Amino acid sequence: MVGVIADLKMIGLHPFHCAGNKYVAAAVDGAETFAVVLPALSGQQSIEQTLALCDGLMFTGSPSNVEPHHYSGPGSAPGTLHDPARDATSLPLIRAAIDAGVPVFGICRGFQEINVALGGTLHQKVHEVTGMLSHREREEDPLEVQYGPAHEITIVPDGKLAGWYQPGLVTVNSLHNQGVQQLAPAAQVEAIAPDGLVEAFSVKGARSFAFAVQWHPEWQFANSPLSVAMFKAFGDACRQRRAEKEK
Ligand SMILES: N[C@@H](CCC(=O)NCCCC(=O)O)C(=O)O
Repeated sequence: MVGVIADLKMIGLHPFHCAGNKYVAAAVDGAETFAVVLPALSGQQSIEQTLALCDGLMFTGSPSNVEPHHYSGPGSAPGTLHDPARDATSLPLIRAAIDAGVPVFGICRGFQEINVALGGTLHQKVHEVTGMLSHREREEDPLEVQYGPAHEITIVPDGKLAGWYQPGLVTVNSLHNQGVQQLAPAAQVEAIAPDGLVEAFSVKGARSFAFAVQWHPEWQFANSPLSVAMFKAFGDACRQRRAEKEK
């Protein structure tokens, strides 16, 4: 069973706990797990119970930004979308899950959350940093273009990702404004963009799968051998966790 973290977002006049279908579909069809959506209840639900019930956790992308006070960053630009309930739910859950050896997979915002949860910081607007590329999508483009190939990354040799897939160059999509500024001390670089931005990391010494990517492997994952390899590795780690609990 994989818990897919929800956003808390307003639909009309009411707040809803929402998770993107493509993340749930990738957990079910890509990782071959049983997915449940975890409400962003800001710790109201026990972390211990969550970790007892879930064999893995997926921290998904979201249009909202991690609030900068979580990493002592400068205030967000006016109008920036935040999701304090998701921050309050995800950040302590990430730390507890990694400590407990529960597999954790972070995607885009989830990648940024894990970096912050482990003591790293973020650029809020990578495209405004001298020497950095724009990693944003064009919102006026059709989805196929927004989630289409955007830039190369270099998968570092001898890392987890190189073992699941292969080292070297691969092209990924890119739909983010924020990015890693200071990488968390426990994070190990797994892939970088041409401008040096960290695009994937694993957690050093983690007891299980603890891996995050800045791009979107869930998008039409079956068409990408790299995505298939990552979701297989995540699903295998979740099954191993379940088997260990059932001993
Ligand atoms: N808001 C953060 C993270 C961006 C992100 O996760 N984008 C994807 C949103 C839609 C989806 O879930 O595919 C940033 O701008 O860096």
